[in-house]
Amino acid sequence: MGVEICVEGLTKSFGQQVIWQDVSLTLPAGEVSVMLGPSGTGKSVFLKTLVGLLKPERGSVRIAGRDITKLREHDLYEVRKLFGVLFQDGALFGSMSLYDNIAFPLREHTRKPESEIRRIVLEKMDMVGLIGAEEKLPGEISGGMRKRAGLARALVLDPEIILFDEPDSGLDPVRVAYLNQLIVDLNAQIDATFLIVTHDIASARQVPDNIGLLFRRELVMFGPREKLLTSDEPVVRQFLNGRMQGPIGMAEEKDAAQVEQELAQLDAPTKAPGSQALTPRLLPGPGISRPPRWQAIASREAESHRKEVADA
Ligand SMILES: Nc1ncnc2c1ncn2[C@@H]1O[C@H](COP(=O)(O)OP(=O)(O)OP(=O)(O)O)[C@@H](O)[C@H]1O
Repeated sequence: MGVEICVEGLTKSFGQQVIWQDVSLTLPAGEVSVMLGPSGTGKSVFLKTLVGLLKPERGSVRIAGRDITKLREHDLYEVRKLFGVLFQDGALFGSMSLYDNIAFPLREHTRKPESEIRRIVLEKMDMVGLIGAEEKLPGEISGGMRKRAGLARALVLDPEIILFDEPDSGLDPVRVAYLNQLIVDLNAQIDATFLIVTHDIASARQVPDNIGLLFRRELVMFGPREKLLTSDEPVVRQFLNGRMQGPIGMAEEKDAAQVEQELAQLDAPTKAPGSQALTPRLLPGPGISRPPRWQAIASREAESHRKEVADA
């Protein structure tokens, strides 16, 4: 069913370098959340902290009633079984077939017989559209197929939470569209809690229920998709529109006067603040029923749209 992740006052540094501080957010159970932010703002560090691979200096990460920042290695091992992680390159073993790669966590962490392992591996390969590629080696397939194989492997232990680290990196726009559809379909089918780190704004606009943005060592905002897509917060607006004008500069930040001038120029000939278009949400494909929460989210978004039209 997916579990909630509740992060409070989280701070992570490496030596003198503060990566982010006082990050608080709740990833709602079964929902899809996206974490955005300029390069180097610590999105991957955030994912690793959620799984307990990195220890924060302060704060808590509560998962299924336990603060994982306080757990010893043995208990952490148990909590990690709730997670499936899709790493950027799929992190497959190059000398193993896709079948063996996907079977690996089952052989490592369970005592299931090979017949049961076969059933599960083929089921997950089917879910990600890889049936027929069982004997291929990772080096023999495309980047998109490697991502899907990584995803199948992340699914075999039936995780409650799936973390995706830039699932779309290195893929062409069509493959990204297919992958996004796969993510939405999977979420509807397995109802796990998803957190996706991405740089792809089109994906961030269409796929998630919630969006977060890290910048200047802080979580600028985290909330429902429609709230961020229609936000007037300058960092959020700049990032979600992929513009040069705004507080985010080439080397992270700009001075206040320059930002003010750029934003004034930007606003003048265009629409008023608050009148950002709410990109339609990507729906699960035919034959896949929508989880119950979709009704509540659809009415929330319709309300936001009505308000936007009334304010315009
Ligand atoms: N184990 C580590 N030891 C020291 N510094 C680290 C470690 N891991 C990450 N960092 C530093 O933390 C910062 C954030 O890195 P991270 O990879 O999380 O950024 P990111 O937002 O995911 O970037 P990108 O979007 O480019 O992938 C970087 O300055 C990086 O050098």
